[in-house]
Amino acid sequence: MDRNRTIWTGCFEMAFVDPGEWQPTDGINLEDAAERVVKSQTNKSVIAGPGAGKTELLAQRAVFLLQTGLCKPPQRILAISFKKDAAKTLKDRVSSRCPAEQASRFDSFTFDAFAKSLLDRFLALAPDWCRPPRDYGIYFPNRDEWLDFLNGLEPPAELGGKAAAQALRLNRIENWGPLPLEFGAPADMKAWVAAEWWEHCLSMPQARITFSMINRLADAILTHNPGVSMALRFTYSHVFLDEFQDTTKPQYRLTGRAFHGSNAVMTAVGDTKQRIMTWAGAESEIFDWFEEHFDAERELLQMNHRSNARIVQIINDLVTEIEPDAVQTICARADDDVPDDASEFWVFDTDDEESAKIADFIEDEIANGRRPDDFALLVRVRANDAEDRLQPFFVERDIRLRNEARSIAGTAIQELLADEVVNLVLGFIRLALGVRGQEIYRPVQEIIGAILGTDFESPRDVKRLDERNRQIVMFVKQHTDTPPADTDMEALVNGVIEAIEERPLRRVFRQYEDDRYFRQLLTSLSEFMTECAAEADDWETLINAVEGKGQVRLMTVHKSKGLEYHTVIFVGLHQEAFWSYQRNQEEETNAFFVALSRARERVYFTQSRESGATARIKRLIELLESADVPVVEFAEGGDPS
Ligand SMILES: Nc1ncnc2c1ncn2[C@@H]1O[C@H](COP(=O)(O)OP(=O)(O)OP(=O)(O)O)[C@@H](O)[C@H]1O
Repeated sequence: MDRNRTIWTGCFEMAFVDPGEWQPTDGINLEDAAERVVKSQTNKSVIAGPGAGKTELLAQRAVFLLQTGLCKPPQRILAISFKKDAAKTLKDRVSSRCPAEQASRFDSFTFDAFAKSLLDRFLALAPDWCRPPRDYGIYFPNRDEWLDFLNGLEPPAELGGKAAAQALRLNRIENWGPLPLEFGAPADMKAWVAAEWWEHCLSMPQARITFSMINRLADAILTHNPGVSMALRFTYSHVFLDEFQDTTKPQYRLTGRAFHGSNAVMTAVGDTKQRIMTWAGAESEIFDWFEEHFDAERELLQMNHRSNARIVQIINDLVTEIEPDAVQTICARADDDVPDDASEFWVFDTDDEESAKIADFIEDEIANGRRPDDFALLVRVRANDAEDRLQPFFVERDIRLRNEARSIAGTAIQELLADEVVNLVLGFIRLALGVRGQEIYRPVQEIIGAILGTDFESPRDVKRLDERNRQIVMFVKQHTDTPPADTDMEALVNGVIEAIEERPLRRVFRQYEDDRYFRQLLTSLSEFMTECAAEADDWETLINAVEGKGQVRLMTVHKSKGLEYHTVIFVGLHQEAFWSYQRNQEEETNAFFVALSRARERVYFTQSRESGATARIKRLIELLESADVPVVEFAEGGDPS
């Protein structure tokens, strides 16, 4: 049978694959439930354990819909994730498998970026009383700022006075009901404080609002302007919701407002045991709500494609301990070799011994052929403190340790490298260095094509696109002729943006409508490049350093979500790191679960008694014992005893 068929899209003819003939790409085998989801034309919720291929499933589904024309041009697919790098991973996987015309109809946003793009586009339609000015900034208030705000209030006695106001937490205020078109008299203390909070944020010298406020403004715009919802519904025929377990009630409300009752086919995927955002309001009933409201059918995936048999066994043992009736995960790699030391719990007396052992271990592994990027050091909290403690030991051994949370001019390294414009600039530098390959050229083409409005079926348009790319590469080459350390990185970065043309770039990528955010990104990129240039003799070394190639990663468990590494070392398994364990056992156990399930081949846990004991997290230690993870005691000097 002919695998291709033709669809008239109004302006040109396109070849599509017959849905019955479509096969997954890149040697991916889909289990039955996964295949049903990939090809589904009805709403589905997918619950599956770590490494089940949830993200991969969404990427395959996007490719299926685009290649078969079931997402019919000019309609688009909207994918919503929680982290910037998760959104980028999804986008990259689709881009690498589809022609630019198809991939450019796949919009991958974080939830925050989706809400912000709605607000920025339709700001004028937000209710008057809570509408920020166009140049509003993003606010991340800390506890002290919130308490200072509460202290400055004079709440009405009839609503409970100062004591009642001061008992309120910020996230209760932020999650308080939908925003009305007009603000009437506050019915209770929560509403009164909420109104004061809006006033406070909007009347700062430069108005600043939180992402929760942005979410609620976007919700209000959709609620009060049915035309905006209609536009969204015309635009998107399919909607993907990744890491759905971490969705909050307001985020769910926004999703519902945008797509409930529409023809968009919804797919929500997640893992209830990886729910680690309850503190931020993640709803424990979210899958049940979704299935009820969107009439979605639940599918369960059983395989784990990531980890070897030993790690899957630990995952299963843990899950059984937590939930005796839980369905066991099946290891898709059951026939692969498993290292003898696939999992251990290393215990030290001091922090220095712990740090030295970790650095020694990685040094030996690198000497035996492993790459630094195979390793991730995960910590529960405070990656910056862990960096201070570990870095000297890595420097001594000439190994680069990259703290993904380190801020460069206000942007965390991990965020910076997940950004589209940053990757575009780096892509052009690679092209200028003569690096070839679809993985570099394709995203560049897709973005510049979107900026120029390229019709990929038109030879004239494609020629114009190639010419523009050539000009930008020529511009970059003028800089890459000098050694990185002698280059003005700010001039290079700004020059590339100018050559791309800033205005259309920012029109295509709505997240850059916020001028301050855009400028900050460019500053962060040029500062980071300048920093890396100090130790790079040539441009390739520089770009590798910026992208983190040849570096050991250090990050918090939260930032490791969705990622995977050959060897994971969870540093600091003690009660001080899990300080809220006794109050939030479920969430903290889930965080522990997320950490260990990032490992493909080996996972180690370390504890230094100097940093903390384990009495208050005994249950976590017992979970490791029940999974037969050996405890290795290191006496002074680093030798196991
Ligand atoms: N069907 C499949 N066949 C082979 N490999 C797969 C398949 N699905 C996923 N993989 C691989 O398994 C790994 C885990 O996939 P993915 O990240 O999509 O899982 P996930 O369910 O989203 O994981 P988590 O929730 O733990 O972050 C990746 O390396 C991916 O390439």
